[in-house]
This record gives sequence, structure tokens and C-alpha cells, in this order.
Amino acid sequence: MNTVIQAEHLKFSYGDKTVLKDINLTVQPGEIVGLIGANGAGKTTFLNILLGLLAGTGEVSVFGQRPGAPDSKVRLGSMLQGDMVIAGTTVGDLMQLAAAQSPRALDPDALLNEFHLSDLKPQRLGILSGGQLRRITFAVALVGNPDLLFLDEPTVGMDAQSRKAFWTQIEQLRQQGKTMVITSHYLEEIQQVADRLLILQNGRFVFNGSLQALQKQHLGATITCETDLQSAIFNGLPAVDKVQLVAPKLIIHSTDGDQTLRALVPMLDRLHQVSVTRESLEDIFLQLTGKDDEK
Ligand SMILES: Nc1ncnc2c1ncn2[C@@H]1O[C@H](COP(=O)(O)OP(=O)(O)OP(=O)(O)O)[C@@H](O)[C@H]1O
Repeated sequence: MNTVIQAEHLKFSYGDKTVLKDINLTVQPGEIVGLIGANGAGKTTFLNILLGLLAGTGEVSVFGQRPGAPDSKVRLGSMLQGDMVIAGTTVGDLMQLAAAQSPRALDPDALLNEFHLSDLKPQRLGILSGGQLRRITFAVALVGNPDLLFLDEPTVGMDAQSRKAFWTQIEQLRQQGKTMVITSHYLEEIQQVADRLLILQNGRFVFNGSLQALQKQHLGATITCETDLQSAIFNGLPAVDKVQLVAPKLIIHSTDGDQTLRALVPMLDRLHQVSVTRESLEDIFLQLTGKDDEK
């Protein structure tokens, strides 16, 4: 299987500000990778390097070639933040222009129709709303029929319906075997679709794996119940971090939900309305990215 993206010891600085310190990554065909990180972590910078728009040090290849090489460029579609748009150009013209860049382009009109965007075809880009522009930019990214897509915060500004339609389209693209790198701050959305998550922090991936693997490493849970037992009893149970009484509820914060639950089994007849909430991706993300920057 030919690797789509390969990065080894990639480093990048803007002047004396080092943004990427040591990036190592392999992406295989058909993978959907969710790239997440706090504002300013370097996600867009990394995508720009993969596109050949910025040059870092270390080894980087896309379809086995240097980023930006013409042969790999035609297999690539991107939707970046702040994509330049010429206000006077119409949607139809922009789609034609984008299609003309690729020898394997799709029919622009058919694509606009499929995306329910045909009405916007005669409109000038300058008068479109932010959400409409995002949807058009997505169609532009796809019209060249790319094998690899870079989508940088694609759903920003889209209304709920458009976001839903967008993620459905991503699923369809998955069926077609497209490889995608998607950045998003909407963790609930990205976790649904990504085969693999990359968490960028302090210039490195502090996590590279599936959501399931991430959750296996982070076993924390919140157990809520009602009980006539004294809350002090729960403080002494294994892995219990903190116990809060918010009458009538007792809230037990555990660093290892399974371990604490096992210890609760003998008391089950005194516990009522028990519920368990595992750490969400957002909880884990905040733990991993809340750490101070390295000096
Ligand atoms: N052209 C530039 N010159 C100097 N610094 C820059 C430039 N572009 C980005 N930076 C800085 O590099 C860092 C990484 O920026 P980047 O846009 O890659 O982050 P990001 O993870 O995409 O952030 P966000 O989630 O806010 O979009 C930030 O501190 C940013 O201020």
C-alpha cells in the first residue's frame, strides 16, 4: 500500500518562533485523520507545508513526492481558512476555473447540483454569506476529483443543516476511498468521522491514534448516584479523586471509572439512580492541551 503522507522529524519556524518542533506522521490511503489542537498550535501551518506553500526542515512527502510537486498537486484538493476569493468572480466561474486545473475534474454543474448549490451559480463571491462561501469552497476542493483532501475547519460558519449535510458528504467520500486530513474545533463532530486523531501541542503530536485508544489511556469517569451512606465512605474507594454532595446527588470523580465501579458493587443495594459518564474527547483534549508551554 502506498503511503499518502509521510513526515519525519518535520520542524518549522516563523522567524525565531518555532511552531512545529518534531512532527512524525504516516497516513495511508483511505484514512480520515482528525487534526486537533488549540488555537495557534500549528495545524494550518502543517497543512500549508503539506501543500508546499511553506517549507520546513525534515522529511515530508505527499504521494511519495515533495509537497507541491505537480504530479501530487493534481491529486489534492484543499479547503483552507481564509482561502482567497475574488469578490467579483461568480460561483460558476470559480468552479470552472478550479475544474480546469485538473485533468480528472468532475462536471462543475453536476457537483453544484448535488450539493444543492445550483442557485448560487450566477452569484458573485463577494455577496455570499460566510456559510455559503464555506460550502462553495468545499465544492471547489472536490471538483478536481482529488484522492486527498485537506479540510481546515470546514464547518465554521455553516448552519446546523449545512454541517449535517457536510458530514454526510464526508461519509460518502470515505466510501469512495478518499484520504482526508480535517482540522476542527468541533470535537463532537470530528470524533464521529475520524479514523485517527492527532492532537498537536507544543509543536508535537501528543496523541496519534483512534478515539478508542485515547479513551483506553484516559479512564476517568464521573459516577453520580443517590445514597443514604456517608460521603466520607466514598472518598476512601480506589481511584476516587473527589466526592461532591449536591443533594440529593452524590458525585464521585474517579481517575479510573472501572476500578471505582468494582468497589461500589458491594454497596449497590444502598445506591440509587446510578449513572456513569466517561471522559469525553473534550475532557481529554483539555487535559492534554491545558499544560503549560515548554520553555
Ligand atoms: N505568517 C505568519 N507569520 C508569523 N507567525 C505566524 C504566521 N502564521 C501563523 N503564525 C503563528 O504560528 C502559530 C501557528 O499558527 P496556525 O495558524 O498554524 O495555528 P492553528 O493551529 O491553525 O490555529 P487555529 O486553530 O487558531 O486556526 C500561531 O502562533 C500563529 O500566530
